[in-house]
Amino acid sequence: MLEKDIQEVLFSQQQLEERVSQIAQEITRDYAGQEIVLISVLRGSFVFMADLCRHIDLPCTIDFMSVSSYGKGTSSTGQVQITKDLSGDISGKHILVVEDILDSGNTLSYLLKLLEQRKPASIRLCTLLDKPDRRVKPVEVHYSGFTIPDAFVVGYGLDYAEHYRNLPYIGILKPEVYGG
Ligand SMILES: O=P(O)(O)OC[C@H]1O[C@H](OP(=O)(O)OP(=O)(O)O)[C@H](O)[C@@H]1O
Ligand code: HPA
Ligand SMILES: [Mg+2]
Repeated sequence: MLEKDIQEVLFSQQQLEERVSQIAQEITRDYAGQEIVLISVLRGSFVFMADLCRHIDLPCTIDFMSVSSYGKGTSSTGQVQITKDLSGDISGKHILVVEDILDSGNTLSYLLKLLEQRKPASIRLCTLLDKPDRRVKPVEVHYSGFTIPDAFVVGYGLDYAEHYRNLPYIGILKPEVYGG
């Protein structure tokens, strides 16, 4: 039913599972002997976070922050709004920010600066998707699942106008769906 709006599947459920598990192993190796705080940037990252954290074999806590800048469109408004802040204090802690996609960079450049002001012991970024062609703000990435072309993608947490987040794979949305 949702499939009719998808132009092309970019990453199947199986490809996502494999890559997510590989990233989690890298994180487990890199932070061995340390405790980390995983920060899920809602809403897009909730599926990735749920899968990733179950493959990370480290003591960790999980917190959530809700940020929005796309609204009902397919390009960044540039206006990043925090709609929910973290519940816990991150000072002195090792922070790993978990995102579904790094696109223009507006969200993450804003968010990472904000979190750095709270004096964590370290801060790194893990993004499932990286779309470098659309970048307007530079952002340093430590863990990245896949680099993707300049197309609007949905599924596995990613939405268009709040829909399609429940697709189990990631696909390119047909431009006619958003009048592109
Ligand atoms: O690099 P950028 O161009 O800033 O785009 C990336 C951000 O955009 C999406 O969030 P959105 O604002 O759509 O909120 P959502 O997570 O609730 O979908 C996505 O989840 C990232 O947080
Ligand atoms: O390609 C995308 N799809 C869904 N949400 C997004 N937020 C930034 N880029 C995208
Ligand atoms: Mg969105």
